[in-house]
Amino acid sequence: MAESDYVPLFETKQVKGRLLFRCIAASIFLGICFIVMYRSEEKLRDGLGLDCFFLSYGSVFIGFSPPFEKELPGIDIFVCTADPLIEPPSMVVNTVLSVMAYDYPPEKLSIYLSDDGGSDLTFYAMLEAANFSKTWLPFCKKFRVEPTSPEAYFRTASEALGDAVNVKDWLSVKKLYEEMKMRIEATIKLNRIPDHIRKQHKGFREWDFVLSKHDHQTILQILIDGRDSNAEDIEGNPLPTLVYLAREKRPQHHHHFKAGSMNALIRVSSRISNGPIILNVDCDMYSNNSKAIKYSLCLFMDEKKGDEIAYIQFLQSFDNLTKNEIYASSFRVLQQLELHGLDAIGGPCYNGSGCFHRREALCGKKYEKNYKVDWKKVSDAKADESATFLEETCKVLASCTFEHNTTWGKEMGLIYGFLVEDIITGLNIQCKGWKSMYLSPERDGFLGVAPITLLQTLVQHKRWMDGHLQVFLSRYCPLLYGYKKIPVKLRLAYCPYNLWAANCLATLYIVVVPCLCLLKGISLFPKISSPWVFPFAYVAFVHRAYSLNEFLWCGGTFRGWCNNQRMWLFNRTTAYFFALFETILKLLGYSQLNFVVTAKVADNEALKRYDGELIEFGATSPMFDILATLAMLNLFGSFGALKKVILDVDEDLQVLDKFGLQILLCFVLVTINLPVYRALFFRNDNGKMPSSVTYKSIIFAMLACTATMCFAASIFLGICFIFMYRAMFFPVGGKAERWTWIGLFLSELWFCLYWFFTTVSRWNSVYRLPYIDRLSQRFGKELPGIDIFVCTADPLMEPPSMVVNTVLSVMAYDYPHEKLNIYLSDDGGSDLTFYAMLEAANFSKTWLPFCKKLKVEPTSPEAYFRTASEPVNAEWLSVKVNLILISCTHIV
Ligand SMILES: O=c1ccn([C@@H]2O[C@H](COP(=O)(O)OP(=O)(O)O[C@H]3O[C@H](CO)[C@@H](O)[C@H](O)[C@H]3O)[C@@H](O)[C@H]2O)c(=O)[nH]1
Ligand SMILES: [Mn+2]
Repeated sequence: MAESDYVPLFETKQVKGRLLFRCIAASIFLGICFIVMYRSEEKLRDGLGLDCFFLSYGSVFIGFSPPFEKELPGIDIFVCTADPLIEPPSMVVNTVLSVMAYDYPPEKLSIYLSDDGGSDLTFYAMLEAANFSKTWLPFCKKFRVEPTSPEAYFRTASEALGDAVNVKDWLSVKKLYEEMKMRIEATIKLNRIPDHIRKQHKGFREWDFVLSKHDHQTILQILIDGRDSNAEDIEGNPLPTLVYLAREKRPQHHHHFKAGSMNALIRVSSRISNGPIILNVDCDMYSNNSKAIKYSLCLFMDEKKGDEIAYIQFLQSFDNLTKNEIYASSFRVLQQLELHGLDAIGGPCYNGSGCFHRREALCGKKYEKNYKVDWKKVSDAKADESATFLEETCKVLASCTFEHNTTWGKEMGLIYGFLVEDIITGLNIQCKGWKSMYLSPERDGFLGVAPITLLQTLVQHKRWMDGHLQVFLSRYCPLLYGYKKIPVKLRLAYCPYNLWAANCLATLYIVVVPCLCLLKGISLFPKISSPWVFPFAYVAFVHRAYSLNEFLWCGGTFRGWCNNQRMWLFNRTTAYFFALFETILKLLGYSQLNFVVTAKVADNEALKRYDGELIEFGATSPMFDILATLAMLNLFGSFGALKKVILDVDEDLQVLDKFGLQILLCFVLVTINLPVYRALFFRNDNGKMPSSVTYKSIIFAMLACTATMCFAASIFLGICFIFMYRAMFFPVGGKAERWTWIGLFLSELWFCLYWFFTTVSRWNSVYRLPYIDRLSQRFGKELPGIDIFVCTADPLMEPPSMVVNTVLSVMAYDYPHEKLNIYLSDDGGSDLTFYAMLEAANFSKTWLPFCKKLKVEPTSPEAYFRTASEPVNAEWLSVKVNLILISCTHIV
């Protein structure tokens, strides 16, 4: 092709404001340098959890010119579902219908549903969808429906305009949809397929062999065969192919969650339609822009830059967000800024949903320099066997054992063994030389369902963070694995995501320690009056102000940003913390991979509270225990601070100066936690904190506070709770049990009383400090005489050499010797002892001056010479020899 013929199908533009961002980042960096300087000077360390961030923005805008219709490639669309209870089939149907209605030749579209729930309810819903599509697709075309999910469309669209015929048409389709939805929901309520429906399709017979969700054969049904000329909508246009697949599941075979189901779909679809482009959506993420396929083809089919692209990730949005997004589920900044930044330095990651893949790349092909696709050739590769034949022959591709001894899950398809199969697969593809791109058309490409309760959100985050950290600690760690394969910048840019979970430690430290130190009176930050306070204040303020600005810039609200900050705290202190532990346990082999599917439903009351932006705490979970305890801790810390400040009025506001930043931090945390206090103490609805959490949080927080301030008091508090437990759970049942309980109670009571007595001697311990200098200064000559009594009884058991040492030691007191009188009482009446005393009397003449001269301590010769170091001089030696002589005589 001549250079001049080249008409680019897309254009890349730079995002504005990059210079401003760089300036702000540089100034924050400077601030951080000062903080580090302060810390190293003060020899204080704390875990100030400042996100280090480096962003670079890039953006893609599309100059759209339609490619040639006939050359358009086939597109295989994969929808994954896993559980009909938390992913309602009526929702799945909407997603499927929305992607069937893409503005694209229907004969080139094949939609595959993977049902990991293996549920006939979902299968039935798909049959309904297949049927309704015959009306829905022409309707979409006629009224230019957008979005093409009937539920979403009818929820927002007002009645059709135009003539009476149109209005009638419009209303009848709406009615048809509502009837279908009612039928589907009725069967869900019934929780089984009624017999008359069962007879309508051969596929239901498969469920005669299904033992359970985890134990069944492959079920593959081609619901609409797009090649069949009878597959027509009500206006005689062809329909897209629609396939239902529940891959084989057996308890003894690991199914690898979503990655496993995607790989089964890749193989099955390769036999049936083999579209060179694969679109993957989660079952809750409907198509919101019917042009999305064409948009992505503009990139894939660009003659210069298209061939190196492996996947095109669309921005993910959610259609159930409230105005201020209480659970911060929009990922506004990540979606609208960070991913564009990644796009500029090598490509966005694959985010699991709303992503178009090049089949070859997804199947493990390495990018080669002169790789070129001939779209004419690949555009028609469909099988020509009959549907029934395909159903039978393709089953084996989705069996448990098919992947044994193959590279599926390692080199081919989605990669196994990670909770973020999407991220790791995307990274792996990038490392094979492919590029990826990011698209965010003005009208969102896809809309998903964000979690509706706090616990759902935390559990989802836990899975992601767990998965990311797992990637970082595996051989796929982008820093190493990407070496020489992807740009350094991209490798670095992966890290903040991979290390999200590791944020928990620094955050917990910042939330707990300054507050406890405040109670204890330890200052951790520079005084308000010191210039060092400036970098701290600057970094904290500018960093947050910038974040707020960014959030608003991405279309969020101020309260939304505040909620974001709260979720930042909640996630880091709970979900990330658990994720960190789980990852470590997994590394050590104590825990197994578990993909907890996010629920897409909640009961009506909870939904109402969600719409009213009231945080849902109504569940028991260790995560809530932590949240509530931390909130209480900060509350106590603030009370303690208030008390200090109030008592401090006459001391020139010393406390405020010394603890200003710490108090501020504590108050900020209390403000963030306001909804927690409300849920703990003031709410009456089902979304309030369970009372068990309330009690626990108060106990834990008090224990932590008292333990910091006073250790014994915390044990006392602990004991009180032990007794409370004994009293509250006193067994009402059998006599024997009751007596055992009482016995146990008495034993505990005994130990506690005993412990209490041991504390008596410790409560008010004191020590005395005599001033000897003052004594001699004042009394010099008036010092009293001291009589020293030494008692011995038996020369055999109390060797005279020992007695001699005692006597010599007291003779040598640093006291006027003329005022000292030593008396030895010998109850053994032994002449041996008497002899030893004579020796002592003699030796003392040498010993006492020796002691004075060398400041001997202790003054017992035996003890002194045992420990004292080398002889100081000859005199020393002679004294020692003399001493040895005494003991020798005794032995004789
Ligand atoms: O054994 C399983 C588990 C899940 N799914 C499907 O995987 C999708 C994602 O599950 P969901 O619970 O909604 O997870 P999210 O946290 O919302 O998903 C994001 O993060 C996941 C990785 O953690 C990716 O798999 C998803 O594509 C991505 O949208 C859903 O369609 C499920 O039906 C399966 O098909 N089989
Ligand atoms: Mn989801």
